[in-house]
Amino acid sequence: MTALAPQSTHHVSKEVILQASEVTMKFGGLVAVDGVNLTVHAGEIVGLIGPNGAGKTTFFNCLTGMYKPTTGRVEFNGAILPPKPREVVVAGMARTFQNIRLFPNMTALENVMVGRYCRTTSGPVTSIVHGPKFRREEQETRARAAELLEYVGLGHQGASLARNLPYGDQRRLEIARALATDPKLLLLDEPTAGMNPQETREAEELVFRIRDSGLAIVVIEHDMKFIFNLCDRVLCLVRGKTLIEGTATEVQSDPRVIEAYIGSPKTKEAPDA
Ligand SMILES: Nc1ncnc2c1ncn2[C@@H]1O[C@H](COP(=O)(O)OP(=O)(O)OP(=O)(O)O)[C@@H](O)[C@H]1O
Repeated sequence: MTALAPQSTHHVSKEVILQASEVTMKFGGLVAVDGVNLTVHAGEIVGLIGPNGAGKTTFFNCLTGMYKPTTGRVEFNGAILPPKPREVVVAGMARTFQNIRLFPNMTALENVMVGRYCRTTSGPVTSIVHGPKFRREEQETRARAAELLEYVGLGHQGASLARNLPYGDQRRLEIARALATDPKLLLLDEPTAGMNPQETREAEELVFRIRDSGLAIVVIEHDMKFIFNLCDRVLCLVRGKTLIEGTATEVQSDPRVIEAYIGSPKTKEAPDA
């Protein structure tokens, strides 16, 4: 059995998962995000690009409820999320981080199990000190975590400490942990940063499989080839504002996007004209 069963061949549904309307985020006098709109549907991969300092991470943090926008609103499944990480996860939104945030001294399996605890009635401590119901739940959590490790290609690494895993595997492990929360929307912050070309291709294949299981995905990435291969739609921010939003083909061929990237030191590969 696969951890996330493919639903059908790819089609973007009309179901709106995430709706950001006129989102503005100010830090003192600095307008980091300026009136940005974004709609994400179930089964859709949306890319968020822009040169350094464009406001991508700030906008991401507004989407995940980490920041309350100065003005504008973000609705997830039709509701405004409280700025509480656990409630955001329980509502069905999961994310990975630009800088990997695993528990380095826990095994790969344990890291994924931690992600699962938001869906169980017992926490990691109570499941140890309590009786059979909790132990059964613990077994189910362990089985589900093992299944997800298999799904992301880490089935053989369950007993390895997270800190001993190669970099690309740590990124996969973060995704497995995020999937353990049963999200409807997965937000990936630079998922291929530091990966070699082979790992990047594998990451792409994994994201497609996750999308095919019905999840919506929003991804920030500086690797343009990765973004334009992967995404149904791309939003390009420049100095906090939307420069263009469109299909990968439309955005890729827009001369303003190419211009915005020229001289950006973190760009791995300039988009083809
Ligand atoms: N907490 C903060 N306080 C003050 N200014 C901030 C804060 N976070 C971000 N900024 C500023 O907001 C602007 C947008 O930053 P942000 O990190 O969102 O851009 P980015 O597109 O994610 O950049 P990068 O690609 O380099 O990660 C920058 O000018 C940044 O210095």
